[in-house]
Amino acid sequence: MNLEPLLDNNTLPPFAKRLRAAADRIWEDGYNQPFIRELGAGTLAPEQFAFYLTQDTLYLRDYAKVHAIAATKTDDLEIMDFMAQVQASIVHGEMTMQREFLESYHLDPATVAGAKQSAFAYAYTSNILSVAYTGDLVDILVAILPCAWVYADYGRRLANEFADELDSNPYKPWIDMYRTDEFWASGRWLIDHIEPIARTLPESRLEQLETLFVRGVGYEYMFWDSAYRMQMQWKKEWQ
Ligand SMILES: Cc1ncc(CN)c(N)n1
Repeated sequence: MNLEPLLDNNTLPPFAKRLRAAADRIWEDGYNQPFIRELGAGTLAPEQFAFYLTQDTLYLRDYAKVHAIAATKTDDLEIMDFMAQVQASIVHGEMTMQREFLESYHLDPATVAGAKQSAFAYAYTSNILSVAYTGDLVDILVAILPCAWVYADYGRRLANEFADELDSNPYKPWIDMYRTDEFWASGRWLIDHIEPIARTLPESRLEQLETLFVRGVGYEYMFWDSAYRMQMQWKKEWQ
């Protein structure tokens, strides 16, 4: 089964197109980095995946909080409902998949919940939390867009590229989670809701949002890259 690609360049609304183009180099390097290649091929070492999962469990906790804060920045019930739904799917969907993997590695979820964040993961979550506390709703929507869009894009591309080997891939549940239309729906929702706000903003503000988005795509890259190297500190020798 070949899954439809996500939005292509022709169907992206203008501001989303601009964001995607600005991040293109990092985005494509991200898809081609060893962690993602080996995840797709099923050859990634379990220790590297467990390192990633541990950091991602901590990440998702903060990411869920960002959605809760976003709901305080609006009186629009549709937006509040979206934030509540994504929070629920983080806690019940993504985190359940993570717990199942962690248990298969004999890692206790309570121990993982108390683990230390890596410098890379801490930088990423501090950034989205600080945007959530200090920014406007649109800043939050743009800050969380890479999380939804990059994962949906890579999940779908991996499912297509490695379709023949997927059934024997130990990381299939991860790819299955992110390749779905349901997961992509939240990225699509963000794109559709950022666009009308962007049309009302001056160029200086759009530039800030572009920087925020590209930074987020870079953090996504570094999150996997540091997990591949199982690196807790900025320099490996410091750990
Ligand atoms: C770091 C990160 N970014 C995004 C996702 C997708 N929710 C995630 N699980 N982890």
